[in-house]
Amino acid sequence: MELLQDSFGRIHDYIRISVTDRCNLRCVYCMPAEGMEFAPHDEIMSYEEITEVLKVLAPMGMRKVRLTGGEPLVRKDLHKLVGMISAIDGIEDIALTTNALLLDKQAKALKDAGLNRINISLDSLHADRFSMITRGGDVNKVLKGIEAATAVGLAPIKLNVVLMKGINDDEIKDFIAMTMDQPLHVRFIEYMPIGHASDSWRKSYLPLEAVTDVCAEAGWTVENTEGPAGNGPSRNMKIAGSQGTFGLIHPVSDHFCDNCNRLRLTADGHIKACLYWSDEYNVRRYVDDPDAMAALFLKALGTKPKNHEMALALEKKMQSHTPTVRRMSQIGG
Ligand SMILES: Nc1nc2c(ncn2[C@@H]2O[C@H](COP(=O)(O)OP(=O)(O)OP(=O)(O)O)[C@@H](O)[C@H]2O)c(=O)[nH]1
Ligand SMILES: C[S@@+](CC[C@H](N)C(=O)[O-])C[C@H]1O[C@@H](n2cnc3c(N)ncnc32)[C@H](O)[C@@H]1O
Ligand code: SF4
Ligand code: SF4
Repeated sequence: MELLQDSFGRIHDYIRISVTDRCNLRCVYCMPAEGMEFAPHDEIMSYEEITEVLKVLAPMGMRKVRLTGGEPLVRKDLHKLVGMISAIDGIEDIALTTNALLLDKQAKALKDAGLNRINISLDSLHADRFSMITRGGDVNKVLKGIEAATAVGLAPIKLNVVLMKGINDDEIKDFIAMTMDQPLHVRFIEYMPIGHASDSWRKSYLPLEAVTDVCAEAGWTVENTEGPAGNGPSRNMKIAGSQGTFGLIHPVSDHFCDNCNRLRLTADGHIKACLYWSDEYNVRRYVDDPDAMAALFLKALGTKPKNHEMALALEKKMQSHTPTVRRMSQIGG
């Protein structure tokens, strides 16, 4: 069976699957306040279809699956999908990216079904600010979700913090302080110009040097470290003697594309070979034809760009509201 390799020789063993485009939040950097036109249910991949796709990909070298969204935990019985994926030969790692609002009640079922890792988005520790950024979210529910996931053995948890100038940059120190006595891995993420009018993005964009500046001001000794398992795009550091680590994810200002090993599948069944590329291929047509599906994945990989230098061109498309450019909630990050 042919390996999932692109035209630059990069082997792809990791797929990010969006299980829904719906979400129970409306984060300012991700969705418009009024929500979006969500795909009708019959356009969304069923758990059986997702499983069929992975059965085709596993013999081609797919090893890691990350479930994302929209908010994956709003999809009914997500633990059942986790169980179905964990039964596929060759899949070694199943992870979830979530806002954790509904995690408290689902953590145990997910862990029991075979979930290995969890990444949680949390942009502020202050209740009023969290509510403002997410347009109505309750930070206490997220904190409960983190506790529940830790209690069932899903630690170490990665926390994703999108840094926004003048909005949450004064909390960098508090987030890093959390890593000192908890096995948490905080990753500060650069705000990405995706699915956005570029003006609002530019106003809030903050280069991640802000994080190293805060450490220097605090007089902390920072060490480079390997970081936790599944250490994807982040550069990792820790304060000497601390339990956790923190990392920087620079999708905009850095290129971690040289070692890219990721494919994406949208909730409505489109392969996206790159987060920052608008080409898409519909796999649903081939759910009953494994050879055609395998060929489609190889075709998508054949057109994968070397990196996202096209980001600027894409931004121009966004200014003219080209409908093929999806929002983060539709791609899954
Ligand atoms: N440009 C770019 N950004 C990515 C890529 N993968 C993840 N990101 C961004 O990195 C941030 C964190 O993503 P997560 O969903 O937590 O996953 P991750 O850190 O890549 O996953 P693991 O390495 O498996 O833990 C999100 O804002 C993603 O959009 C990628 O391939 N390219
Ligand atoms: C689209 S969300 C989907 C999963 C889940 N709803 C959550 O928020 O974790 C996946 C990741 O994308 C990140 N994200 C969304 N829009 C972003 C943007 N414009 N810039 C940087 N990261 C973004 C979120 O912070 C989150 O960590
Ligand atoms: S970042 Fe996640 S939680 Fe926030 S609106 Fe987007 S999909 Fe929903
Ligand atoms: S921008 Fe595209 S090529 Fe670069 S790491 Fe992300 S998905 Fe891979």
